[in-house]
Amino acid sequence: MTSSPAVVVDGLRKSYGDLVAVDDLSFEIHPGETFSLLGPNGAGKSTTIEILEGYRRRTGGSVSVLGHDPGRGGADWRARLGIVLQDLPEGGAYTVREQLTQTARYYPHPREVDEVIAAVGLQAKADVRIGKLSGGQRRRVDVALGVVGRPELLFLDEPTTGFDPEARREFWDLIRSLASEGTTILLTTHYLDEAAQLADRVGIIIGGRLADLGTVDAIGGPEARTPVVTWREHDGELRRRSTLTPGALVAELTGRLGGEPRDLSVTRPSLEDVYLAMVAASATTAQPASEVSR
Ligand SMILES: Nc1ncnc2c1ncn2[C@@H]1O[C@H](COP(=O)(O)OP(=O)(O)OP(=O)(O)O)[C@@H](O)[C@H]1O
Repeated sequence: MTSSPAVVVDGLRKSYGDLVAVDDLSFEIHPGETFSLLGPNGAGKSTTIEILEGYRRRTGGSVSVLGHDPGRGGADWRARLGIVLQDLPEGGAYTVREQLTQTARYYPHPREVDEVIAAVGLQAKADVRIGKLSGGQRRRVDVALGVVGRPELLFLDEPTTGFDPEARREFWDLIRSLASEGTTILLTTHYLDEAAQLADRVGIIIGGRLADLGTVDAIGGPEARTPVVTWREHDGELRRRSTLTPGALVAELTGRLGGEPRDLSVTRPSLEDVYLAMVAASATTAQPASEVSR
């Protein structure tokens, strides 16, 4: 990659008093990439994202966002960012269109307000006061406010919490279209399928530390992604076996069982399977975040 990274995090550390929330975290996000930070509650994702947005001070390490230290970024730098926080203040008194029109004025090259309203599926609510919307609809307004300024870098902290399944699919389409226009995106989510659908690369944080980093397909390493064949034996027992040659195993089963094996499935462990195994393994070996670096 020849262009400089959109985000560089190098040895980032953040303590809240005695608690080390982020510990020696390093990763880069390339321009145009969709990068997802995953991790259990309290892992340090929001702390990291808020440091990158310039809303929190770091305790140590270095950070560069679009070539600037977020602790010193000015208004021009901030106008290049789109931010969807976990909890946004309620803009209850304004309608969806009024709020978006006002926000768009802060940016030099905003998107068309009605185009954004359509992209988040709020056409029918454009003239309704935000305070009268449902939780999921308000979250769509948050996302609309994050993208109306046509950001180069978009921060999405758990953006689809409270969305119904259809709204989540529509949101994914929106994010894909932003990514295809070249927007760099940093996404945190507890929905592993969302990360698998949207992210080019994933970083997994556990206890404030980076546990793994890689493309969605590579996270966990080849062993963790070994296909699993499940079938029912003659005696009725359900069996499962991990194998790098599932086709050969299925052929052998078909011969030995005298036809189509009952309840046959061949699956490759998903990002969610690998992530859950990683979190479970760390729970049995790791210390709490506050003690990691002592
Ligand atoms: N302002 C604060 N003061 C003290 N401790 C804090 C503060 N903010 C976060 N923490 C602690 O830092 C740790 C990391 O929190 P953070 O919100 O970054 O986690 P997260 O990965 O975003 O979690 P979640 O998935 O629940 O949003 C937690 O133990 C949390 O209690």
